[in-house]
Amino acid sequence: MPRFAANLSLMFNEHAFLDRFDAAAAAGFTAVEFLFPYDHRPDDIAERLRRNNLMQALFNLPPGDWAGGEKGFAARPDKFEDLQQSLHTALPYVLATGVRRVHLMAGLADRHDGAAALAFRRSLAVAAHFFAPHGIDVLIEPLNQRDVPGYFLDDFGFAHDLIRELQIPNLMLQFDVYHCQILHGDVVMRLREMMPTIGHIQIASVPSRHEPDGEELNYPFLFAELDRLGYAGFVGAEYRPRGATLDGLGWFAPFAGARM
Ligand SMILES: O=C(O)[C@@H](O)C(=O)CO
Ligand SMILES: [Mg+2]
Repeated sequence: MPRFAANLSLMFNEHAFLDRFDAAAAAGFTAVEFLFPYDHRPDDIAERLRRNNLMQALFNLPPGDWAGGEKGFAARPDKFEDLQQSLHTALPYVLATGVRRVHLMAGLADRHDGAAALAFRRSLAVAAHFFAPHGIDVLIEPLNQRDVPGYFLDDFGFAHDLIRELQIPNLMLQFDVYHCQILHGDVVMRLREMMPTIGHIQIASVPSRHEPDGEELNYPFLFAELDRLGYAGFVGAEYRPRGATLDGLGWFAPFAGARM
């Protein structure tokens, strides 16, 4: 049975951010993820996790000026100092929450530009090296160009091949099923092929990015496939609820409250 994590950046937006931890636990989730914790103190987040007996599955390293459109720095040769600083900014949150994996965003750049490609490789090595002593995996996630135009990392095959080529033990793939279906389709065959490099999975309906309960993808089949493949990581529910978050949790009912 997959281990689901509620994504608190998208779900439970009826509540203030810190109160979303309580709401997710009350709804039966045993783990959470979110994009960015940096507007809050690490101790305050750790306290919500502890109080609710929740595991922190994942969060993203600082992306730069998110409101201004920035999407990380890893493939930006001009932003290497920001990238280095972002690792230090994230570390107290990593330690306080006990998270075992962080998402390193690539940024807006052309994947076929030599300088960007070189910067990306260097950033992956630097970030992985920085977090290795803490037992933390660094994840890279391909994003589709409809949602994030101009994003450097927009190809699952490229990401998977790069991870295998670099052979950095704590560098893994963040496999967001929503992005994969939009970019390439053939999701199950890609899961089977890429499973050895996958460190985290995320889900949503396609094309709406609402609850994972219909539209293009057959999620009950996909969840069973993850079990068949022996996937033991988390599955982040990274979707925008159609209405009230609790009203859309029908897909989660068979799994609520299961502690593994
Ligand atoms: O899929 C997404 O959008 C997220 O997982 C993310 O980290 C970047 O926005
Ligand atoms: Mg995602």
